[in-house]
Amino acid sequence: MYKRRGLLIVLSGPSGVGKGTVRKELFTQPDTNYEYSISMTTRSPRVGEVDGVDYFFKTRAEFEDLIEQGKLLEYAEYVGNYYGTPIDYVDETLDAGRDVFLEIEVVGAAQVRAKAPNGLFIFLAPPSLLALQDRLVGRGTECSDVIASRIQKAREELEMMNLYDYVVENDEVSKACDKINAIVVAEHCRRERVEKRYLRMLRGE
Ligand SMILES: Nc1ncnc2c1ncn2[C@@H]1O[C@H](COP(=O)(O)OP(=O)(O)OP(=O)(O)O)[C@@H](O)[C@H]1O
Ligand SMILES: Nc1nc2c(ncn2[C@@H]2O[C@H](COP(=O)(O)O)[C@@H](O)[C@H]2O)c(=O)[nH]1
Repeated sequence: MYKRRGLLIVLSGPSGVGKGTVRKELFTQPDTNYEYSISMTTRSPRVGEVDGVDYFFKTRAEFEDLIEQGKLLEYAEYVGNYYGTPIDYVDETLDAGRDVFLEIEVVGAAQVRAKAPNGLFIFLAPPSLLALQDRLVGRGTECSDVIASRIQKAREELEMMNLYDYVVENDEVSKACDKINAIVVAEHCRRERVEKRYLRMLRGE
């Protein structure tokens, strides 16, 4: 019997654009139906971050073991730290028919695209580089050197936005959430139509 797999939704974009803010807002909405994949990182926890909630915090040796063992769907080294997505959680959740939401940078997103071209790839863009810098400074979680490195990375990352299925500008969080919800609903409708046609074909109709 045919069982529908969940949809893999990848939200990417530069650090500070608001991916986490938008994702948390999406997850408070009653009609959304995603599971968030918690990433692994070798970065130190920020004040208030909790292991197993915000990230699974790992040493470099532990992370490199996970890479060796093939336990990551994707990973990247970003401004001096590793970040990666545990593959088992994603596979099991998709197999159970649930949608999975990844919030990752662009190098990792490209790896996911290569392995799971059926995913839905959304790039969250800032209104401007200046707004991005203001958001990173305003968040107050990184020192000025790290902010400068992240802004430098952002210049490269913004050049990759045309590789995505959709680009959503995060000018206002609620508007960005509405657009992402609309994209996900439209993608589900498209997939349902394709599946129905495929099932009719299998039945020889
Ligand atoms: N639409 C918006 N307008 C103004 N400020 C915003 C908006 N969205 C997010 N912010 C603020 O920008 C800062 C960065 O947001 P957030 O931490 O969600 O970014 P991020 O893309 O998840 O960053 P990272 O990739 O580093 O985890 C936060 O202080 C957040 O409150
Ligand atoms: N390739 C991956 N990138 C990830 C993952 N989890 C988070 N990230 C991205 O890393 C940067 C920095 O994050 P921060 O928490 O230190 O600000 C940011 O763009 C995140 O989206 C992951 O599993 N894989």
